[in-house]
Amino acid sequence: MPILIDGKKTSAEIKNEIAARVSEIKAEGGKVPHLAAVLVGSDGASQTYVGAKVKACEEVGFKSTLVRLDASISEEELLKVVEDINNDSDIDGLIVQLPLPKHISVDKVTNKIKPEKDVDGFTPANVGRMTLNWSAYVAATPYGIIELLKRYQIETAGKHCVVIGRSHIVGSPMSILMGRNGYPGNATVTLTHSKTQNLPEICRTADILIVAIGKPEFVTADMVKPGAVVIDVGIHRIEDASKKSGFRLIGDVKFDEVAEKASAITPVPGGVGPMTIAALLYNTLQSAEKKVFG
Ligand SMILES: Nc1nc(=O)c2c([nH]1)NC[C@@H]1CN(c3ccc(C(=O)N[C@@H](CCC(=O)O)C(=O)O)cc3)C=[N+]21
Repeated sequence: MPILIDGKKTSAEIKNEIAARVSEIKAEGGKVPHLAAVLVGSDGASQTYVGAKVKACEEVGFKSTLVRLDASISEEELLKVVEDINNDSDIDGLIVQLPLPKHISVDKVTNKIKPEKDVDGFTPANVGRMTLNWSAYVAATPYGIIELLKRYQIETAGKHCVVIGRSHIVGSPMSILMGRNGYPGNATVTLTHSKTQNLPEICRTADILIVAIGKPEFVTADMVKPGAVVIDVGIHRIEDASKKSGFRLIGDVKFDEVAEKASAITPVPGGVGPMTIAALLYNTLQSAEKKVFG
């Protein structure tokens, strides 16, 4: 059986490290990290994620502010909310939970966030800084994956890393981070997407396969090289009457059959998801300590 890359356990370790630092900060009379999360509308999954973020803030001793807005809010009004948080000197980090209602431009809202408070790492300033290998807020999901590779001491130098999906939030930054000079990094990266030809063939050449395509159980065993490291970024709610919640979670990878071939694999749930939250907390701590922009 492969090594199970345990994101739940690793995120708990990171949260403990962050909590220890927060205790020191409090003892020194320093700035207690404060995260503000803006949630527009009442999408079920978004409520779960934002709730998890607020709870995680409590666990590590951060302050948090949840701003709930009606789905009918205008773009202009939302931009004003972001502006007010930008100007609130007590708030270190600001995230606007995605997706947003269709009448609101994600790009406009993202670009309104002050880069110094952009702990999601979504603004052009932070994407540019990350790409140039400057100090930056790296988007929480890719950052969480990098931290998992590091803590599980996965060899990346010279390896062929295939990324499936080119989203601004996961696939694209992941490809840059894996290819850059450093550890984890120094991989030979192939970024694949909906127009890619011969995808299964390319996947079979991957030593490290990072799957962020957003299709349930898309990657099957025949697409995986024996001994590959498989990172599953997908998360889907599938109806399941036997569960109390009425659903169960699955990823972009057909876990059982792929696990038989992989040398290491992340589960869903309990893999990349919890790491996303740990990375967000870490970025917020960095902001409170003015470690990224100085
Ligand atoms: N501005 C913004 N920043 C984000 O970082 C952001 C976002 N919008 N929109 C949605 C995605 C998704 N995301 C997840 C966070 C935690 C889990 C997580 O903790 N998952 C648990 C299960 C949670 C559950 O029960 O649903 C797990 O995989 O074990 C998953 C997904 C952050 N996102």
